[in-house]
Order: sequence, then C-alpha cells, then structure tokens
Amino acid sequence: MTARVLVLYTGGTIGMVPSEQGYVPCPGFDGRLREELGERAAELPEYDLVEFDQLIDSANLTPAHWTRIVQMLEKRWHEYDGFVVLHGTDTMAYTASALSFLLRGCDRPVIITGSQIPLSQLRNDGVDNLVTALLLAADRRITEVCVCFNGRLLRGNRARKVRTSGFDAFDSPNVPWLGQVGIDIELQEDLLLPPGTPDFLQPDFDPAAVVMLPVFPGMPARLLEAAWNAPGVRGLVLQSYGVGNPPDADEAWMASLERACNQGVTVINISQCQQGAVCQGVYATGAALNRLGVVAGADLTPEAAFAKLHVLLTQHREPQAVRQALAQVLCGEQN
Ligand SMILES: NC(=O)C[C@H](N)C(=O)O
Repeated sequence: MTARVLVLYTGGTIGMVPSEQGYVPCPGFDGRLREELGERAAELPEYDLVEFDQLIDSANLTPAHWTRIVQMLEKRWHEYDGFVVLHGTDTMAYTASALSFLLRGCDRPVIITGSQIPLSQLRNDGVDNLVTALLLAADRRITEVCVCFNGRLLRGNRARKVRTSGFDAFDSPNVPWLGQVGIDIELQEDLLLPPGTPDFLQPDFDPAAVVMLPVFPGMPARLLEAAWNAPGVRGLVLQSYGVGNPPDADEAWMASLERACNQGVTVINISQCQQGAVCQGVYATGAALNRLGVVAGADLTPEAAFAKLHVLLTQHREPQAVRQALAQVLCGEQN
C-alpha cells in the first residue's frame, strides 16, 4: 500500500509570486506544483493539497494560526499517513515549536518546510525541499513534528532560522540533526521520539499573554515594567546573558522583575547565546533569579520557550502550575 500525505499550504515564499511590492502569497499552489513536478509526481507518495483561506507571509503569523493548523490536520488525521506543512521561513521555528506542543501524542510524521526562493522562479530551493518533505512524511519511523530544509531533518522545537538568505537557513544549534539527505536519506533513528496516542490541543490563544524581551546593557527598568505590566500579559520570556545572567546590580530593574513574579507573571529565563544552556547559580547575578522564582529555561530556543509558555498558559491558570509544567521536558524541546 502506498503512503498518502496531506500537504497544507499556509503561505510563505515557496508559493509566492512577484508583485510590484515584492513577493506575495498566491492561492492555487496545487496546480502550480503539479505543473512543476510533471511526471515526477508519479514517483512521489500520493498527496492531496489544501491551503489556508487567507495565505500569509509568515511575518504576519499569530498564535491563532497555530490552532488553525492543528484544526486542519486533526480533521484529516486518520485519512493520511503523514503531513507536510508549507510555511514561511521567517516564523517557521515558532510554528514548528508550537505544533510540537499542540499535537500531543503525535503518531505520524509532520514535516514543516518552505523555501528561500519561490517555486515560481527558475532557480529555487522549493522543489527540493518539498520533494524531500513528501518522502519523509511517508516514513512511518518519524512520529513527531520536524523541520526539513536543505537536506536537514531537524526536531521542530529545536530548529532555528540561522541565515537570512542561504539555502541552509535552518539548524538546531543545541542538538544533532535527526536526519540528513544526500544520495540516501539517513535517519538518526535512536534520536527520534517514540509514537504516542493523539490527544491534540486546540486552544483559544490570547496573543497578548506572552512577551519576550532581550536584556541589553543599560536597559531601563521602566521598559521591563512596561513589558510585563501590559494588559493581558501572564508570561515573560527573558533573554539574558550567557548562562542566564541579568543586570542584578540595577536595583530598580530587579525590583520590577520581582514584582512581575509576585503578581503572577510566569518568567522563563533563556540565554542570548546560540548554543548552550542556562544555569542560574553559576554567577551571583544569575542566582538572584532563583530567589524570585524565575524558571531556568535550560537550552530552549527562544522560539520554543515562547511557544511552550503560550501553550502552557492556555492549560493552567495558576502561575505555580505553569512554572512546574515549564520545567518538564514535554517532547524533546530541552535537555
Ligand atoms: N522565505 C520565506 O518564506 C520568507 C517569508 N517572508 C515568509 O516567512 O513567509
């Protein structure tokens, strides 16, 4: 029996066409793709393609789009062996992270891809990325959300966009790739997550619930205050220095952070470094955060920390419960 794959086109460069203002998403991707693939389509897994009613440049992504994607997949989950989500690269890592937390108990491949140059252009990376994604979406050894780009298979919640214009735009700086595509498709089977039993979440996200802030030298306390004290904010992703160090000598700044924690805002601390983990306590500056109840975000990427906090805030009301859940490893997102 041949595998059947559902492709969901959400927008992004892969299906864009030129306009006077630059590239814009364009409906009718299925027809353009089948024309491009021609007879080669017969060698691929059988696929159906559905698209968002409103295609987006992924710069316009909001958390509501994550729920929309889950709804569209969930409705057809048992009709297909695997799924490809075509997405813009700008916020692909956010969506890959969010889907990994929302598609709880995932038991088949969900491969997210896109491209740096549209399929409509002579020289493009869209065809290759899509063909590889289709083949991987038919591989039942994969039972998790992955990003596939330029021959790399990455855990979705570990992936980051690391280049603006190179075809090798995605990497997972803190963990090895799950697979590599050269002459052969090589999967690191020992690294893949085991299948679960689907129990998907389709939350009604409050887009205002989470803010993310990098610390910078001389950052005024009032900026921190304005961020966490804005209406609706229940979570703050703080991107501190090195192994998780904030400017603890700034009393007003630390007092603001303490007020945030005391007023029920869940704060997770991650590093501005590309690689490595937060360890609050190596330095006295970082140890100050332990006293306030700031969650140490281990080696989470900013995208995964943001998405994890958003999802957990829809599941738990009590800040203490959110903090406890944040510290757990849910689907390979942190060590
Ligand atoms: N390469 C891309 O897909 C970039 C585009 N702006 C997007 O994220 O939708």
